[in-house]
Amino acid sequence: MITLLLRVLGHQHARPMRRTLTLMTVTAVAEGLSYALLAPVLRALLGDTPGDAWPWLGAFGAAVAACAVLRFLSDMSGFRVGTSLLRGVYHRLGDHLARLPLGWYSSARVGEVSVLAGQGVLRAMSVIAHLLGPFVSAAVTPLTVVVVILGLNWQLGLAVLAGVPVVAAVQTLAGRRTVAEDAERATRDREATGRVIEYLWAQPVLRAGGRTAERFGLLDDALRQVQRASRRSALAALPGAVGLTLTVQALFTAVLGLGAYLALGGHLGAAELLTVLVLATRCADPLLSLAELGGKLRAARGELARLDVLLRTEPLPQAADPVEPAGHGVEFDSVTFRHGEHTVFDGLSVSLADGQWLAVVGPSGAGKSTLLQLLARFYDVDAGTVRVGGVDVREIGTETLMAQFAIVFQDVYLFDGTIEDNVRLGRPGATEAEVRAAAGAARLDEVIERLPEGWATPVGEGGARLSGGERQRVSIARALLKDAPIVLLDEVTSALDPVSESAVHAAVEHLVAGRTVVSVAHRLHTVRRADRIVFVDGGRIVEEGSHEELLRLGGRYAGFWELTPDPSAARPAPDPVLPPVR
Ligand SMILES: Nc1ncnc2c1ncn2[C@@H]1O[C@H](COP(=O)(O)OP(=O)(O)OP(=O)(O)O)[C@@H](O)[C@H]1O
Repeated sequence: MITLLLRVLGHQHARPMRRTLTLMTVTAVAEGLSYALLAPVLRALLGDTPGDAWPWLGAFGAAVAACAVLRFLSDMSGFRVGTSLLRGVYHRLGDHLARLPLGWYSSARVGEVSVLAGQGVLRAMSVIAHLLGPFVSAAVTPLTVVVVILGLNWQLGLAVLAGVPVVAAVQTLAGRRTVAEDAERATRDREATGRVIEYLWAQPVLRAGGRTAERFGLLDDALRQVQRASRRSALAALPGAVGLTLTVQALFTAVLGLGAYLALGGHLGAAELLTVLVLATRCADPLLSLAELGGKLRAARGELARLDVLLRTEPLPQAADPVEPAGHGVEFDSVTFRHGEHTVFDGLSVSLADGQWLAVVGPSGAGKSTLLQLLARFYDVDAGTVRVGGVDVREIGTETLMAQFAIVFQDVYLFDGTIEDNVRLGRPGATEAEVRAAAGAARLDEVIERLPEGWATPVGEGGARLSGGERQRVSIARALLKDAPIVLLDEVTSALDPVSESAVHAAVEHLVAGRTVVSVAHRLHTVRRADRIVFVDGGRIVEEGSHEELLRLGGRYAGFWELTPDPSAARPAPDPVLPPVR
């Protein structure tokens, strides 16, 4: 457990952990030894000169006070180490998550990590702050008491010593019995948490589709599973807890019987017998608490193991000597890429010169978005090479690579801050004038004028207080402010109404001007002025050329074009195509 804890926390925390453990052990030993002073107290009290008990009583009181101070210090140390490790583990987790490839962040993972970062880390860290002290006490104090009893009477000492492996065996068996049920309960807990989050997030869809009751049924099922798993885990723990109680009581009775036998035979004084019985009682309480503590420690261990797995997930390898890209052209050279068993690209090659516009079209699931993700190194390719500025993206430092791209996706995520905060994210050091200019070019100024709090309007979590088109404009203003040389656009306007679409197109015009652009679009009228269009299907490029060339070819692209509604028919405004202004 301690090894796992140190692996998760980092070995730099080994020293304060060791110090705290030592302090806890010293406290537990001192508490055990302090009971030895009961023997002279009782001997004096039951002897001919009871007044002799005073100095021993004083010593006993001093020992109790010293133990209380030690207990306070060790509890404080555990608490301090626990809270500082909590901060440390959050930093470690944060640093690690920041290095994991963006492709790793599926929605299931996000749910899992949020549960782990919330409850999981707290539960794992409670080991040091709240569980380790009582556990050390429950294990070490009885062992010290056994040594004290051995010093008082070897026969009774041996009898108690013989009980140690019995208690340890019962405790271990009880632990083993519950491992599977504890793990099952933790899994069901996580599933139910995921269902609760899904149920809350999906309310608009569920209500619109009249499916609220059906999805609530699934959530209800998950909660019932948690209930069942909790019952099973409690039932599995019951025999162990009862077994431990019976064992401890049987041992106590045996010690009592043996003590009475020795006392009656004249081999043990009444004071020693009383002391041994008091000591045996002091042993029993911590031993009985072992069952409950063991269960909590096992639960914390499960969380630690999950944290360990997460922290051991390999980030994408970083180049030892990062290379600077020379220019802003992009190239896919015989790229093969798989999502699990599914081959998305199989030897795909295409290149784009600096300042050109490549449009990627193809049926749903052909891999258009994946192409953009490979450029920004959300994933590494399985074979072949993706180059930016003539350099393999794996050879470029992460920050340098990300600085090359302004990315605008269909699903825009805004942070829970003001509009200005969200635009500034593109370039935090930008001047006021630069931020205003980016907003103007993105047609965000029109939106800001309408809002009562203007730039200081809070956008809500994920940008929930803005419409889809408004969020897009914030995202484009952010990208404009970033002023990156390569623009990646993914289905930017496919979900917008015609008015928003037209405004976003105008904004995108500014964004793509003079830059290398790779864009994905379903609506072909938005890409017909691209320098090159590739039609992707079956993991390969099946057609390639300009809009006119592909129409003349009369192939797949031409077929798609036939099905594309004419945007000018939908509204009287001029054709809102997306011409790169160069
Ligand atoms: N994280 C993932 N794990 C497993 N498979 C994935 C993942 N992301 C995408 N895929 C699969 O990879 C393939 C390509 O997906 P991609 O999103 O790139 O397609 P697309 O052409 O952009 O589709 P659409 O036009 O519908 O958005 C699809 O078959 C998809 O199911």
